Amino acid sequence: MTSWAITANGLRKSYGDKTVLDGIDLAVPEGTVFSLLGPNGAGKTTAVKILSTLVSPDPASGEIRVGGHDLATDPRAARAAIGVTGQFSAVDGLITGEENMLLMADLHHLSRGEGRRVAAELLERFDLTEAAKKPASTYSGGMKRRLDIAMTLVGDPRIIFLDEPTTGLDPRSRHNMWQIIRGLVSGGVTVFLTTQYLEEADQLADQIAVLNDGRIAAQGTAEELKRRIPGGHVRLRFSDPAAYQFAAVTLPEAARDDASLTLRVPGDGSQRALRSLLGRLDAAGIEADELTVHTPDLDDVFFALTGADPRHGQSDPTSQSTLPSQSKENVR
Ligand SMILES: Nc1ncnc2c1ncn2[C@@H]1O[C@H](COP(=O)(O)OP(=O)(O)OP(=O)(O)O)[C@@H](O)[C@H]1O
Repeated sequence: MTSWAITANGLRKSYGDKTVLDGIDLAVPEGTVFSLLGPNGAGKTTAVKILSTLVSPDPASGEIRVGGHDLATDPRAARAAIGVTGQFSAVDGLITGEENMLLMADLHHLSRGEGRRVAAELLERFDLTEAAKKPASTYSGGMKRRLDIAMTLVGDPRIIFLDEPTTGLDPRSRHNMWQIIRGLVSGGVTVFLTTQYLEEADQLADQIAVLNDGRIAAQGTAEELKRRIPGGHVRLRFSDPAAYQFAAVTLPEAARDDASLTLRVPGDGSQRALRSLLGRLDAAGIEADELTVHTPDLDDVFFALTGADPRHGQSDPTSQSTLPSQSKENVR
């Protein structure tokens, strides 16, 4: 039986006459990464704030449970099970990294000795030991995020909300953060991750929900979402014009490119579709010089579902990752 870290039924939130969340359902199994993906202003942070008890949902919402606790009746117990790091970090720049950690230890009522031990351990784990005695204001963006997560872990939460944890980070820091998140999950923690970055959700999430206009436009694994939208195909390239012609006749559904002797056979990129195509080629004795499987990437999915083309209108000029990610081309 699945144990759920988070469940929400009909989650609603309006500000004045603006509906931000229009009845969304969420179910996040323990020990997994769930990614809420959406364009700017879609309501991701609002969802995190509600689930982490910082903001009340509208009364018309259904039951919301976090860490097994009903938010309406036992928000305190839910709060004890979670850690939250937001887009606006809790790090105090005027004091050192170590002092920030010790402050968190105090907030969690750890003894002095225990607080020091936990702080040292986490600073080490997040590669901040060397910088521990320096004011946090001198840290790079990546270091501040790492400190922020380390501070969240002082209370040993089983569920962590990471609200756009890599926004504004350079690619190296972003990859470091991904490693940290994977490490948390392998330790059994559940991660609820919001991101605008398709590649991030693709890399980390077991389940992705695409939020658009206050509703979940689609949900599934990255692969399931990619398979749902058109654009998948197999490309067959030939060097022999006669073989190309024969293949074109054998596969009438294929789009032809006579100049490059290439056929594009539409398909969903699934193993079954590929097996069927290979069977047809084998039966006809056709041997392509090159066979390439193209599955749509999350950029395609996002565009199809939200109408917002992530290739345009980047919200974060320091980031590259909403630019088109490489199509998944598997050359065999
Ligand atoms: N306290 C508030 N009062 C009024 N409107 C709000 C409030 N908080 C959020 N909103 C509005 O709700 C909408 C969703 O905001 P939210 O911050 O949840 O979006 P988001 O998906 O996290 O966006 P981003 O990626 O830009 O952080 C926005 O239109 C925002 O202006």
